[in-house]
Amino acid sequence: MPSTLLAKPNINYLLSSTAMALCSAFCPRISANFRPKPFSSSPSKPLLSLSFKVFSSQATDASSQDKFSGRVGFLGLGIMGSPMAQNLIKTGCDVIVWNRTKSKCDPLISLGAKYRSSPEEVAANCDVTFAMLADPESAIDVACGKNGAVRGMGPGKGYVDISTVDVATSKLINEHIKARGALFLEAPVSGSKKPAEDGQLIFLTAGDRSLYELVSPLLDILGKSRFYLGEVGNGAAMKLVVNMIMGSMMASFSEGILLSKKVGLDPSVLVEVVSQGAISAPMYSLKGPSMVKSQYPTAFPLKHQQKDLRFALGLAESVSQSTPIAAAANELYKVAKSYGLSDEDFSAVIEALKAKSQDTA
Ligand SMILES: NC(=O)C1=CN([C@@H]2O[C@H](COP(=O)(O)OP(=O)(O)OC[C@H]3O[C@@H](n4cnc5c(N)ncnc54)[C@H](OP(=O)(O)O)[C@@H]3O)[C@@H](O)[C@H]2O)C=CC1
Ligand SMILES: O=CC(=O)O
Repeated sequence: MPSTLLAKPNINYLLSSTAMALCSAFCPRISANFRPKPFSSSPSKPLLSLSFKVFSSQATDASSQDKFSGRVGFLGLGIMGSPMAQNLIKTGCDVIVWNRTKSKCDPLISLGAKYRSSPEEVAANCDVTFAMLADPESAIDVACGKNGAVRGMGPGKGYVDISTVDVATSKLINEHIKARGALFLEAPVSGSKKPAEDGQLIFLTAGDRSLYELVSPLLDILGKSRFYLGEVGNGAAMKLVVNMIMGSMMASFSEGILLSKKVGLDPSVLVEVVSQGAISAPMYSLKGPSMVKSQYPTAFPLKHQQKDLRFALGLAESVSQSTPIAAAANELYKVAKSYGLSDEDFSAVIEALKAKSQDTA
């Protein structure tokens, strides 16, 4: 099945009365509170054609939309989950939250969210439940473990796992959800803490198409675009490939910063030069200045980047694809982890190279 890209500007500029009505079914207060977000580009013909896709995918699914009363569960309130849940609440959605560390629920409760004491209870009381968890172990435990979300699932409900996990984990959770007669969508996101706060994530979804269409109004609150990629596993695989590239890019950038310094150049100037050329990337402009100062405020924890590289390498091995650059980058993140940098931002991988240079000096 061909992938489908649906871009956000359409929603914001061209939200039709039909789409508004469908959004309202999920988030009763959207109609009253909805304020289109500003976009730098003005609507043009290509956007108009994309926007038609958004509206038609929502409009064709009006019947299944009716099955949902609009209560949204959110499991996992870490760096990503908290701002995402917050955006749903602020847009007027009726949200029930749960997090292993209960204190992280408190700011959301004060914004209007309800709380339940287990994933099972959240799922039992919600029509759609999102999960944003650290890794495969936590994603499986929260979904399939004791008092897990699966136990609260049933026909007419949907489970949307937005954690970054490997393909096998996503398929396993899908099987457990399906066994309860519910729908499953994997929807890992590309974009970090700031895009999560700004509702500018990119969703890489796969699984039940009807659930995808049903939750699209919610994805459009949380993100700027969404891809539907077909069978469960394709979303996870896409996310791992993207993060494999990202992890290698960051490792290479780190080498460049350190080399420039060692040969007597100003690494801040390197960051500026890179930002103006063909290899410019928002990631380099965002992280470069703090990396030069050896500061790594955590947006994407290094341990998660290493996890993603590990699973990307497994994916590559499963199809005998050679990935020597990613393998080398993965080793560097492992070294960084061994230096206690797991919870720093992934840009702290540069410290592994510094330590290496010192060791061999
Ligand atoms: N940060 C980023 O830039 C991005 C992250 N991602 C992915 O999103 C996911 C979440 O990332 P992020 O929010 O940064 O991670 P955090 O480490 O900030 O949050 C992880 C969440 O998982 C929960 N958790 C961890 N272990 C368990 C467990 N055994 N049982 C129950 N809950 C558990 C944590 O609960 P507790 O609070 O109790 O520790 C917390 O809610 C990861 O898969 C990551 O790879 C994707 C895109 C960007
Ligand atoms: O997974 C991390 C991201 O920035 O995307």
